[in-house]
Amino acid sequence: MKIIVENVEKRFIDSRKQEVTALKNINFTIAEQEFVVLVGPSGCGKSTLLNIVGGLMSPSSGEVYFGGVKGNKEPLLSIVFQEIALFPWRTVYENVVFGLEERGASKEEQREKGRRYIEMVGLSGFESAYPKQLSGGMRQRAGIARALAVEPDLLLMDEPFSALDAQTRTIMQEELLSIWNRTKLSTLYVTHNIQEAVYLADRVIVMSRRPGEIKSIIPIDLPKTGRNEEKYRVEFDRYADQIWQLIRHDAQEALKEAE
Ligand SMILES: Nc1ncnc2c1ncn2[C@@H]1O[C@H](COP(=O)(O)OP(=O)(O)OP(=O)(O)O)[C@@H](O)[C@H]1O
Repeated sequence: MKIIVENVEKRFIDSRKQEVTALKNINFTIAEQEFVVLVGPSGCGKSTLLNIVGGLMSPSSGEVYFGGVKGNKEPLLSIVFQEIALFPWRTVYENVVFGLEERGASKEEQREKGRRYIEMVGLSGFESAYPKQLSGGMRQRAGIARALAVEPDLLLMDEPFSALDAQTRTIMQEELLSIWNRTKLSTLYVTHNIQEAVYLADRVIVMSRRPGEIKSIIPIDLPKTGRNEEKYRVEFDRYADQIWQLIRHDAQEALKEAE
């Protein structure tokens, strides 16, 4: 589904009762079957923007249009967070079909889609396991299967792999791409990690901080599979460097503030 974000602005009142503009002049689209990554330094408003697109928060002004028109049908959205909240008392299968159950899908549809998406994320054989019996990577897989199982119009992912160790994270990125190649869902993905952005995105939206504005939108003109192969190394690094140059100053400022 096509998504249009138009003139979105978000203001908060901080603890000192001061108004803070977290987002300003945010305009972009996500095309049908497009993977868009939001990248920027800490505090630039990435999560706020994802929450607004996901309907968890309303903008102070501006609009988000689904299907390209205002008031189009209620979109079906799935969100995957850094810490996936699986229900501890439900098995992997029961977690994955949760959204389908909520939507009143028949048992047969639940079985069919549950099996399909559990297989897609590589968890076949773990259907009856409980979350506490799984590794962090496996829990994320189960959460992704749950998000996919309802076959949403838009998939929103907020740093889904940042709590994982580096190796698991690399594997999950590869698997996410292979899943995406099969589902081709419009996706909005938030990360701090520039390499991850270049690896996954059709387009990278680079944000600046205070107020969070769009600095640049960079189409990644590399094939969607095998981007990490040696033959693309130079171009890959060129994109990563271009993005780093755009956020470098803001990232240093964010670091100073955190100290
Ligand atoms: N509920 C809130 N009340 C007040 N200020 C808020 C609130 N939520 C976010 N902010 C402020 O808005 C700005 C953007 O926050 P947000 O969490 O969206 O940034 P981010 O880019 O996702 O950060 P990070 O990468 O560190 O997660 C920050 O300055 C933050 O302090």
